[in-house]
Amino acid sequence: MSVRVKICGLTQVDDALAAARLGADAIGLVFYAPSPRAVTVAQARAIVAALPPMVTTVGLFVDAAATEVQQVLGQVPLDVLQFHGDESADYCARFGRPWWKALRVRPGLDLSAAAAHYAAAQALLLDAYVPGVPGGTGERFDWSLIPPALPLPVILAGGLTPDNVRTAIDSAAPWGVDVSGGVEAIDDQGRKRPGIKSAAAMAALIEHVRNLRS
Ligand SMILES: O=C(O)c1ccccc1NCC(=O)[C@H](O)[C@H](O)COP(=O)(O)O
Repeated sequence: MSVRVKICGLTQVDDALAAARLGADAIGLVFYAPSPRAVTVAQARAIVAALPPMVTTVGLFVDAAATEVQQVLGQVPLDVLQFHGDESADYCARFGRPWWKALRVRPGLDLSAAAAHYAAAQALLLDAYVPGVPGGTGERFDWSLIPPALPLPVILAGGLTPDNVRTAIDSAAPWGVDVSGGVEAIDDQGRKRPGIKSAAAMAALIEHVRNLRS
């Protein structure tokens, strides 16, 4: 099994280069102004321009106006769009890019029905449900809520860390994992620094996943 790794919520060129060198398959850039990990178009352009080949660039949006997404796409060469709000399947498909639909998982959500609804997605990104917070919560969800045979590849997100990623993969058998807060740097007071990554944490997480690869 070869589980892919996406490091999300990058804001710094150096962190993106470190993620790529450490073996990340994809990086995520948050185009959602209220997020503490939001990037400007200028930051995003600098990050994408600095990346080596074969690292997928993913742009995240939350119920953005289509014109906003198009403006970003006109300036930043993103490979994939990731939609974290209540976007319809038609909306997600209108940009001519592969897209992933993020779903915030909680009891009662019919993931099989959601997969059918978003059948044109390249993947479903399954994240934790926290009321009022569209993503980047650092919270896990109950992985046993994922049905065993969804028709779309699953990217597992939500509260993943170097310490729990192997258990998560064993439990959910995802196509890939998406990690943000679990690899963030910590300041002198022991607080996370949103948008700033720890190279050591990224290395540990990727190493744990790579050790599962054969
Ligand atoms: O990261 C954010 O601040 C964010 C804000 C709004 C929508 C999505 C956001 N992040 C999306 C991601 O793909 C995160 O990697 C995912 O939610 C997991 O985050 P974490 O639990 O911190 O690993």
